[in-house]
Amino acid sequence: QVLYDAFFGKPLKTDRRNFLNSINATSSCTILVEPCKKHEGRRVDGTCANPKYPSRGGTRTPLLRMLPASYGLGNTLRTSLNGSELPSTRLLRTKLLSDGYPTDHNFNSLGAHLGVFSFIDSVDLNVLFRFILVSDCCIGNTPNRVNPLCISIPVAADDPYLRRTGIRCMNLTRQDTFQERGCVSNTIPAERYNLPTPLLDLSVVYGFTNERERQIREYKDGLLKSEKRNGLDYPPGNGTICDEIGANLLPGIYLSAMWFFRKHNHLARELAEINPCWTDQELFETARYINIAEWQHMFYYEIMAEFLGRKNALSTGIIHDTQGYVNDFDEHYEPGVYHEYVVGSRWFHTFQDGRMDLYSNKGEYLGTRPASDNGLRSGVLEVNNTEADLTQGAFRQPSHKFDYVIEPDMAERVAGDLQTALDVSAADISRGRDQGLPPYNQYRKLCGLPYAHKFEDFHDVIFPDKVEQMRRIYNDVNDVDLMAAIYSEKLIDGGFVGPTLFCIIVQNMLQWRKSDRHFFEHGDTPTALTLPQLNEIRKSSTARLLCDNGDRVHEIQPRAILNPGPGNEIRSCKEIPSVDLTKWTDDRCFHKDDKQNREEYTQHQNTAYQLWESYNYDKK
Ligand code: HEM
Repeated sequence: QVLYDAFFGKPLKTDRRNFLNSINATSSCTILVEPCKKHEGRRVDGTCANPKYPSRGGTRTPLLRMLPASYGLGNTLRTSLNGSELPSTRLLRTKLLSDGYPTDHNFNSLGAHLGVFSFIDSVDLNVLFRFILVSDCCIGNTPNRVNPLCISIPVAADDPYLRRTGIRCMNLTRQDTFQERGCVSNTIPAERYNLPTPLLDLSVVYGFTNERERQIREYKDGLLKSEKRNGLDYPPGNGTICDEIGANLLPGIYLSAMWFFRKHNHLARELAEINPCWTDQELFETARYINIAEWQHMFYYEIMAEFLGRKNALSTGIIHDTQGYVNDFDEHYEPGVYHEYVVGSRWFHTFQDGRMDLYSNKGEYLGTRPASDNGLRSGVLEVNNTEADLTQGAFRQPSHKFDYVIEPDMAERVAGDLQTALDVSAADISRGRDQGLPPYNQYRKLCGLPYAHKFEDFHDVIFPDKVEQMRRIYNDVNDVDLMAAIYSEKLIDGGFVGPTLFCIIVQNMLQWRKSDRHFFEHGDTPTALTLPQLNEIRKSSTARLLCDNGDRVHEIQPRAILNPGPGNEIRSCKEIPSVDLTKWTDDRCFHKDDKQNREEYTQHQNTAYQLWESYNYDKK
């Protein structure tokens, strides 16, 4: 094992080790990496996703940047060009977006649930625990400017929604950084300290450390530890999937995490029937491999293809129209997630409804629950059929519309009763500053839009009324925040994001598929899927995910994240294509003398791990 410097991504040198030891920061600032092996599958701890950068892809990988960071002195927030503080993000939010309840005619809440789940797969939201549970960033209703961790948001006295409440300040703290952990000094641009593996690998379900893997595995038949309750698999105990990184955080996350958790065990059980000679390790690794491959397929080919527009997604190479492999692994791409992606994608808050509707499986509306009061409460799933009713609601309730209107709960009380007021979109703009994103104008250049010299130059992609608000609020065209612009840009043809966010999402999704040797469409690694297997994975869908793993889902529409209706009618799950796992049949389990064969395998149980490492499917 080699000890890597988590920040720099290189093996730790002696002087650096001595330094970290001296400040007691070795465990926070380093990561242990087993040497990368050619024939191994994806590691739970994420390391060796790209052997050129062994530690990247693991926990504590700093986020990537599309453009160099922009901070003030000592990593304070950047200021306007004239040196003054940038405008209140709450002011910007209320001038650029309004509160309201429009519903979307295309998408339903399932799209929002799986969307938010995808983000928690690569970044943690631990910053919330900092300021929502304990924070003194609004002292007596005034922003605390003394504590450098505070970046609370001032609320204007004439705020259109909060003016009668007397609230003049919203709590917000800075992200945890490598600087704060003592790993590097403040002379280096601040970098966020992130815990989950930064690739799309279901770390919400499997964890991101070997210790966590040991805790959650049954070590029998490839299963994750579970208890059967009401005929369904639940994680043992209090029902929390992976409390280490906040699977419990939001309803959309804990519902989705539950589906993928169950899916693992379904896969393991089915594979064990198909291949009775397989060891626990082979069953676990293969079930996990298929689970992640299906998730990557759903995310790229269904969720993002719908959000960005299929034609647009095809033209940029994030998805491909092929029945063959897509061998685009490129060792020069470093595994990681971009700051710009996790800030910019907060645009999707606009399509999050504040209410989660409950429906019966006959499609009758039963009631609703405020989404923001259901954070950290996955326990509700098992009370009074809540999980079944929320699952029906997920694919029957239209989402909030993709537009410039934010649902009032998201806009004023996104933390429920834990804060007097919190506006998620204002926090989104603040986060861009906190994470050191340079102004919008620089991203225009990066994304092929003309550099703007005056506010009117934004008219090419932003509505004039919003540009006018920006002109009144900002001092300079080069002060405008990326996130304020993302919340204002017109949508691209065929997609539901503006051009700059489109460019950012594409770059991030290319980075993920090219930097990850285990990406499901790659055929040139020893553990790759065979072509027949790959083409089975391509049949996976969010509809099938719910049919197999949702609580009492017997009917669903085939394009499950879109509202049911003509051409997408709700139908029996029997009509939804599924992945045929017999493509994973291992001939070694079915020799003439099956009994003798099984005994041979039992003898090998103790060396199961080595067996897996050398295991290689025949490419058919
Ligand atoms: C009930 C639903 C939701 C609630 C209550 C919620 C709330 C929040 C909050 C409070 C934050 C952190 C704000 C901060 O920076 O301090 C956040 C971050 C974020 N949210 Fe949501 N959100 C919801 C749904 C969604 C959806 C549907 C998506 C996308 C499809 C999404 C994407 C994100 C992203 C990308 C971040 C940044 C993650 C990070 O940097 O760690 N959220 N959300």
